Amino acid sequence: MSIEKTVLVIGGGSLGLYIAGRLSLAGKPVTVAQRNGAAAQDAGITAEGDEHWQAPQVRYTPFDELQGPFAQVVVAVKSHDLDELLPRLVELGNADTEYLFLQNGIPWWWSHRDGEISGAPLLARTVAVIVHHAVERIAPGRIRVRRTGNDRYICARIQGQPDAPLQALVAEWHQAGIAAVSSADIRREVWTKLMGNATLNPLSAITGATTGALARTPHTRSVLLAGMTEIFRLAELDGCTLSTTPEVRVQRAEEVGETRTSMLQDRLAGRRLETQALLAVPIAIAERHGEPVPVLRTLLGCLVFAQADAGRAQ
Ligand SMILES: NC(=O)C1=CN([C@@H]2O[C@H](COP(=O)(O)OP(=O)(O)OC[C@H]3O[C@@H](n4cnc5c(N)ncnc54)[C@H](OP(=O)(O)O)[C@@H]3O)[C@@H](O)[C@H]2O)C=CC1
Ligand SMILES: CC(C)(CO)C(=O)C(=O)O
Repeated sequence: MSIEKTVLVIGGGSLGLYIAGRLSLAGKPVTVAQRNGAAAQDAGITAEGDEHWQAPQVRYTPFDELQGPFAQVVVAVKSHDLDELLPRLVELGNADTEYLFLQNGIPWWWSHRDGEISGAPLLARTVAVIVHHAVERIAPGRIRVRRTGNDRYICARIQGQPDAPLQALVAEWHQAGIAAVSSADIRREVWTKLMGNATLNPLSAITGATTGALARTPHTRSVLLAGMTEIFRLAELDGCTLSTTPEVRVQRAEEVGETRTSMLQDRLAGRRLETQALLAVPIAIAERHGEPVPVLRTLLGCLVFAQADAGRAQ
């Protein structure tokens, strides 16, 4: 097996397993990096729910035993796990390696458009993937996949237009059954996705309700709409008038139905909640603009207590 062609997926959680499994089934050699010290895992990934497949060829390797360079490095960890990971990514690739980041929320590179933090090789080949898809890891190597008809993995360069290597990557993922598309406007995609994640994720983690139930129930629907309107306004202040309005976004959440957001999954499992990228950073951006965001603040305030609860469950 040529190591240069191997796809490395860092993070064997919900999305990492989905991408690893799909690319492996399409014939790509795939390695999933495990946290150092995690229990050794058998090969393979099984999907259930709206998709049924088994990808027996996927291999798991502890992070410290990885030997690059890899052709693609798919970073599928929560945003709060990036700090320790970012400085170690360059050593896993070469000048042609594509680094793909799947995180929800305001991304780590948002205010580093000049590429000063992690070195030119990484930033030149950085792909932001905005994921509109619901996947849940239900056991090690096992995921439940939901299909909505509007699932998309929107791939964009963090600097510049989609280039030939990005288009090739999108085509490769698409052929593997991943609903990849390219975009030339990453900031717009981030804000559009954040409308849902800054509202649905916290409200679901606080209440335990699915996205469909939150959107259907009049009181929670109005909280969602108010929070989405705050994000819509922040996008405008950043120069993006979004074509998806809060009304359309909340309607989509209702249609998607009984999905447990990644933050609700984390709360139920007693894991750390992704509050920084989804709420605290947008609130800081609002403060810089002098823009009041009372709904986002309330959600963050409630999550602090939910997080303390999750800590007790660990
Ligand atoms: N799940 C979904 O449907 C969607 C998720 N997203 C976003 O995608 C991102 C990933 O989410 P998701 O897949 O749900 O997350 P998960 O928590 O399911 O998976 C993340 C995995 O990364 C592992 N991990 C963390 N740090 C390291 C490391 N240094 N080395 C190796 N493995 C590591 C974690 O291990 P451990 O368990 O030990 O912590 C965990 O298994 C998030 O930003 C989320 O908001 C976006 C759209 C949909
Ligand atoms: C709500 C959902 C599934 C939308 O894609 C999501 O992004 C998440 O669970 O974090």
